[in-house]
Amino acid sequence: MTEKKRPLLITTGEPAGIGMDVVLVLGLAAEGKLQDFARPIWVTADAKAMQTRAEELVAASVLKSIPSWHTINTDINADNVDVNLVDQISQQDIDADSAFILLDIPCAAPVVCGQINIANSAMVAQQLDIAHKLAINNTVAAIVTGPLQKSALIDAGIKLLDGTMFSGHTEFFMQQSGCEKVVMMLANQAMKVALVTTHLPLKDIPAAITAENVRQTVQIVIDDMREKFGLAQPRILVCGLNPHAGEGGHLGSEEIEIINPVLQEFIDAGVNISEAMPADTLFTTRHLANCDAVIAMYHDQGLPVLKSHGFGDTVNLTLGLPYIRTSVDHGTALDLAGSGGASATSLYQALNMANEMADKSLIDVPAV
Ligand SMILES: NC(=O)c1ccc[n+]([C@@H]2O[C@H](COP(=O)([O-])OP(=O)(O)OC[C@H]3O[C@@H](n4cnc5c(N)ncnc54)[C@H](O)[C@@H]3O)[C@@H](O)[C@H]2O)c1
Ligand SMILES: N[C@H](C(=O)O)[C@H](O)COP(=O)(O)O
Repeated sequence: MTEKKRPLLITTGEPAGIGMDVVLVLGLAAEGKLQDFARPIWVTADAKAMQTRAEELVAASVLKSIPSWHTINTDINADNVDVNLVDQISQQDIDADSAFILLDIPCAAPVVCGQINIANSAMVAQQLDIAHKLAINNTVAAIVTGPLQKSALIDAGIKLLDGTMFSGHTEFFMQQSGCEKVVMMLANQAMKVALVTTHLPLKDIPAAITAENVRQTVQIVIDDMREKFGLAQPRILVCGLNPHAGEGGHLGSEEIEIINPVLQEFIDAGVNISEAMPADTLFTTRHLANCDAVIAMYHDQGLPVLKSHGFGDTVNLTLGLPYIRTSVDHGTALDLAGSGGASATSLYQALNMANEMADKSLIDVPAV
């Protein structure tokens, strides 16, 4: 057995979107970007659709040639899918020039760029399922997810493990891993923003801002800033929920009744964390210059600010999971699939972050 580091697994997500495009752009041997990581790269996709997409990108003059990859048939339903795959892959004579190993998960219906077909949603969910199985058993060092169209999975009736509506990778991997709580964080050169709540309608957010949710979020951020980013004493700023952090209770009481009492527990324990701050004040240069991570109460309080400082150059990661999961910062970009207009920078950053975290991880034992 060759002593190689464990693979990074990329899920390409929605086949009608740009997930395959960005893998192909990084995979082209002439650029060799996937070889930067000194790890095998495994990719989940429909093999026929990947070939067609590569041909489309050559026709669009984005790729000079088709990158080489090695296809493995994947029996996603096998209980020991991880062992089967490792066996299959180690028995193959894989060309050293292969940019990646493609784990073939066939689509039910033909793939048309930019056109969602919910007949293919099960295949998207299968990619997540196999990614979880391979990560939880330490077969792969990390999962790096490409974009999926949440509405396509919902419209196809795909549910999370607890029977609720599919809402995102974050919730999917949390439930599959049996975690009570994980935290969505997006990170770029300008800032790191973690969220107390993720994919919820705005009207449901106040009820989700409980003391326990805030406490668990802060603890996970502290733990993962230490473990994954090597910051022993992270400096954390926390947004209030209401305008002006409630203006002393005149514009909402969650800060006084729920958020600040929890933050005070951490302050008393010596953690470098603020009380609830007005979000518009927190997201100014002076405050951001003195902070390692921001905790925002909800998706569109934190993410628009962060993405305005580096959309396309940002990584989405899940804190608190038993394995490493990073992701691109963008969606399916249906308008760009097959056109060559999709930037692969965020995928590269997501791979880079996953690779660095895996290199630091104590469980990164040599495998296949
Ligand atoms: N990681 C994920 O799975 C993820 C992340 C965000 C959004 N989504 C999903 O994607 C779908 C579409 O969402 P949206 O339209 O709001 O966002 P989007 O990111 O797909 O598109 C927003 C705009 O940015 C452009 N764009 C996106 N990625 C690009 C890239 N790599 N290079 C160049 N331009 C790019 C698009 O062409 C579009 O104009 C939704 O279903 C949403 O839930 C998924
Ligand atoms: N909020 C995420 C983002 O802007 O990147 C996006 O919805 C994806 O979420 P998941 O990683 O949970 O699918």
